[in-house]
Amino acid sequence: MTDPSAHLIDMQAIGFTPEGKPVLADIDLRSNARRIGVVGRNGSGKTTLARIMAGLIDADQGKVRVAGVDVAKDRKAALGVIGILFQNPDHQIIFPTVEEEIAFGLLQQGHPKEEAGRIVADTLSSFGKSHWAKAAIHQLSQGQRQLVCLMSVLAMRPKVIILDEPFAGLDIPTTLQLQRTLDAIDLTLVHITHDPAVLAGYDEVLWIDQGRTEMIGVAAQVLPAFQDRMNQIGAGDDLSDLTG
Ligand SMILES: Nc1ncnc2c1ncn2[C@@H]1O[C@H](COP(=O)(O)OP(=O)(O)OP(=O)(O)O)[C@@H](O)[C@H]1O
Repeated sequence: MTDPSAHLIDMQAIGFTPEGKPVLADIDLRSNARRIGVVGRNGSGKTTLARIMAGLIDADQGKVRVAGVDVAKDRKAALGVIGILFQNPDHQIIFPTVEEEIAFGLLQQGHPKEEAGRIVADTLSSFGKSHWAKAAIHQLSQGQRQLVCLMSVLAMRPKVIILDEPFAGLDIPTTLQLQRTLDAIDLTLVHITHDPAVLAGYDEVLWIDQGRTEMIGVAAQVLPAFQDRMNQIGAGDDLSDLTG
């Protein structure tokens, strides 16, 4: 990115309408903030937006660039600029051992095997987890598997990491440990969640509702507004509704 006015994350007028059903409409997210949150209720379109941002799905309308890369079109360059950590590590992991799993993305990026092996060893060592290299993934806890996914993403040296509800299903101590690890990461994080509490200390927040922008701005304004609305809805009974 040589243009000083460019945004690291540059999503403009994003629309996604599979089978004619509008899932996302007219979403803008242009930001150089280091800690970005995306909040919304279940089914509001957060995961779809995350997948579009990572280039895993091509939007039907709009433009997506991350660090200047058209992430849906240039998949190899995309691996070097943006990584995604999914809610369930078992949807991400495909190899039987930790070192094979971390090496996979590096090989996809074009690193020769020996170099990939060195980066895997360095990554594990930087987390104090060198002893995990040969560990069988199926013997790890869910929190440990989530950390393997995070190490796999970080090994690829992206500029942005998307976290899609990474604490779902984790107990409190594991969440706190993973949260601490994430807080220490010196990269841009885009954290997708329905829980405003996990975005304490974040810079900027996009609130989406039924696929549209409800509010975007500094976290200190958007999060209380989101919490108030959720409390209002919670006082009612839209759980009864069968539509949507
Ligand atoms: N390819 C698709 N075809 C049809 N519908 C889709 C498609 N992708 C997403 N949707 C629908 O769009 C809506 C938003 O889904 P999405 O998973 O993005 O929401 P979310 O905010 O992440 O929800 P949750 O918090 O429950 O995970 C859902 O109703 C989903 O079924």
